[in-house]
Amino acid sequence: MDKKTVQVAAGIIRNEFGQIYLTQRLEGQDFAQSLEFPGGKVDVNETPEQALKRELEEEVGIVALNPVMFEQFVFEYPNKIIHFYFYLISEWIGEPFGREGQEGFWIEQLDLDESQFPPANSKLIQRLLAEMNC
Ligand SMILES: Nc1nc2c([nH]c(=O)n2[C@@H]2O[C@H](COP(=O)(O)OP(=O)(O)OP(=O)(O)O)[C@@H](O)[C@H]2O)c(=O)[nH]1
Ligand SMILES: [Mg+2]
Repeated sequence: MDKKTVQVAAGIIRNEFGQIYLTQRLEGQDFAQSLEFPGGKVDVNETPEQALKRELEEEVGIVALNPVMFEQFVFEYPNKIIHFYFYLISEWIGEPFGREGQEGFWIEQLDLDESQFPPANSKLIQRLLAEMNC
């Protein structure tokens, strides 16, 4: 059977102190308990940026003001292929919180740890860490 391809848009929400807002995936979701950048699947008739804004309102209660494309790539999981669109968000309205009951917290960019994220995130985390080390 052919693997399904889905598009996923997610936000790297970074504050003026260089900290990044992460959430923890809920029980019952794939990669439960992994950390993630808030976001989700792009619906039909939606652009990735529209999906990003919708998902950030739904999941963490913020209105993203100036999403900037940070990285897009395709990652193949055993059961599906995901086209990811990761945006950097440095301006928003509201204070992010786990609006769906999930844990959410700020972390120093340098303290990101790829082993706590789904496998697709590894290269992205390495890039964010490398930014801090130059
Ligand atoms: N949001 C998000 N999803 C990620 C990341 N890394 C990663 O592999 N994923 C995968 O991308 C997919 C995103 O789906 P999601 O579960 O957030 O989608 P969603 O918000 O639309 O949820 P729903 O399907 O329950 O409605 C999942 O398979 C998830 O495991 C990440 O950093 N952020
Ligand atoms: Mg989601």
